[in-house]
Amino acid sequence: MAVLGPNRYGKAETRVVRVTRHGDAHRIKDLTVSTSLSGDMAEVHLSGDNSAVLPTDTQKNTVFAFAKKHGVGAIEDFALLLARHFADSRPAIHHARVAVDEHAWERNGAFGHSFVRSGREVRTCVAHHDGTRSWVVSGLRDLVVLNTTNSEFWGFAKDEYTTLPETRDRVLATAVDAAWRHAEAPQDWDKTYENARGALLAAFADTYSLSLQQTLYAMGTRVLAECPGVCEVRLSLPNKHHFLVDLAPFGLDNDGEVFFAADRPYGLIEGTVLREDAPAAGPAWE
Ligand SMILES: O=c1[nH]c(=O)c2[nH]c(=O)[nH]c2[nH]1
Repeated sequence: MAVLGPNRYGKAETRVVRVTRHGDAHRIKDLTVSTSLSGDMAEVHLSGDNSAVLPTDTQKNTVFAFAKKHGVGAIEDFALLLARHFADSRPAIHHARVAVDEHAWERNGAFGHSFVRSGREVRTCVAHHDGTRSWVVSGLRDLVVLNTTNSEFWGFAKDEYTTLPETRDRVLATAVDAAWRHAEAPQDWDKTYENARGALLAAFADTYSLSLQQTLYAMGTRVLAECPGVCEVRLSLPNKHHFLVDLAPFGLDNDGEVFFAADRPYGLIEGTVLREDAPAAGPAWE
């Protein structure tokens, strides 16, 4: 005998670009928006009665219409606006999850209308609304950083399969994937984002690292110190290995100058840093 378990549905990865025109100086917001609704959806699965289903096509249209009607400021505000709209739209819909990624563009020279896609990280957020309460997680991914020194890795456990040499000086590189949960909504989402990003970068640069795990903890701790409304930080850090190339066959020494940047396999270091008194996460990470 089968029973229906948890379920949700929505439109994934609607690509929307909102242009704002102030005379010749234009602004663009380039987003990928994913909506996901849940609630009283048993009948659609069990008997094919679609009366409770707000089509995913309608969800996509709402994203475009809201971009026009309300404009797009901080992605967290846009995500909350949509989540509240969907959760309040129909009695059968009890919960909305809206995820927004922002792709950064910079001005191309002095032209007000020309842009170049920025090499910056992708800014992310996920907002949930259940008709009464909201939860927001902000974050970023693909923030690629590298230290040419101040990183060691030694003293690790060894068994018959261990070949890794201990090192007192290595390149440390990673592509930061970070998300931080807000205990309360800040006044200014953009400012909090820049503070968190700055904290991650500063801690990566100024931590003398004995492992990427230690660096991860320092980065999470720094975000909590710099962003008072943030109660939990989750980090996923691929260890982008840089192997010293053996140049001896060519009669050359290699004093930390030439590296092979391997792309896979990579170590993957993941962890959470949270305030001791962090409130319960509820559905924030779902
Ligand atoms: O910072 C590191 N942590 C590890 O757990 C690990 N494992 C490994 O092979 N290299 C590294 N580096």
